[in-house]
Amino acid sequence: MENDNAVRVRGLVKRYPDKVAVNGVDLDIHRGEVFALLGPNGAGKTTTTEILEGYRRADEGEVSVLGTDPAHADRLWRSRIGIVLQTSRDEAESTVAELVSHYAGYYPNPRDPDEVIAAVGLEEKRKTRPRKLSGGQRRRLDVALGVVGNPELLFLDEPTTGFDPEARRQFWTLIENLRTSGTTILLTTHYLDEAEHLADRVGVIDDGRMIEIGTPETLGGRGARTARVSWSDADGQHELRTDKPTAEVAALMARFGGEVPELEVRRPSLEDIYLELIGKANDAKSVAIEAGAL
Ligand SMILES: Nc1ncnc2c1ncn2[C@@H]1O[C@H](COP(=O)(O)OP(=O)(O)OP(=O)(O)O)[C@@H](O)[C@H]1O
Repeated sequence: MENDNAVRVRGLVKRYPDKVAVNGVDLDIHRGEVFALLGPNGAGKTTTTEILEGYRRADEGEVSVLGTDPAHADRLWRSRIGIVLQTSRDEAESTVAELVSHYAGYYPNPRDPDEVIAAVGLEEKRKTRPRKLSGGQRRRLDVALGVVGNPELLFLDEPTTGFDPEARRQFWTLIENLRTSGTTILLTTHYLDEAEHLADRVGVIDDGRMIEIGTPETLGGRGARTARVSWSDADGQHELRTDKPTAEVAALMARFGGEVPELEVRRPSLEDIYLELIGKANDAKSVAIEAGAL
């Protein structure tokens, strides 16, 4: 049955011969949200995503994507999802415009190919063959092919790997526009700033387990963390932790009579929190192994 969740997963388990890749994952992705799946290499992100896409079978658990179990999905269901893979497709002899139009033809309700090409910033490359595109331009083409079918749910696997900073910003705008148009997006990324910028919620997965799910602002109690105020003077660098950084800055300004040398106010970044969560999970694992529990 369809409900407010584009994705609903309970107790998902996937075993490979020598590895439990996904070990009891629960996950809800609401319609219209951008959800980022974070985790170290080998954590189980791709395996989870591929099960949601219908490319792998779960060993245990319940999986519902757009109201259907992907293991038994049909063509119509497939036309409602879009996938942007890590490895690009290679249709060497078609141009960008031909490829995007060709893909549009597979779907019952596609977007206008010209609008899609413009949206990914490839207008000048319409007549170019994919092998002559740069790495970043190739990724844009991958995104164009993933969205031309007008998907309700878009899977983006490490979409900006290899992008220069400007291309990454442009890509973020593209994703924001898709979100505004109502597309639900599942993003996997190793870039924490990307998750912070784009995601409504993030899930941190490690060793096949979902450690925590939250908004980028509150994950790991981030919102409640104290700020660090640092500055320098003739004695060197100083840093203090405080719940009232504004008052500290005002006091420093008064002390220095204006400009405070090398003043910086920092709250823990999403990356700080992420590394802490992964570190804690690894510590817990070591304790369990020592105790003979694993
Ligand atoms: N086809 C397979 N056969 C056997 N083991 C596999 C297979 N695919 C993945 N694995 C293992 O399952 C675990 C999870 O892999 P997965 O690709 O899901 O991780 P990931 O989080 O996507 O990693 P990355 O960030 O490196 O892409 C890893 O230990 C991996 O070696």
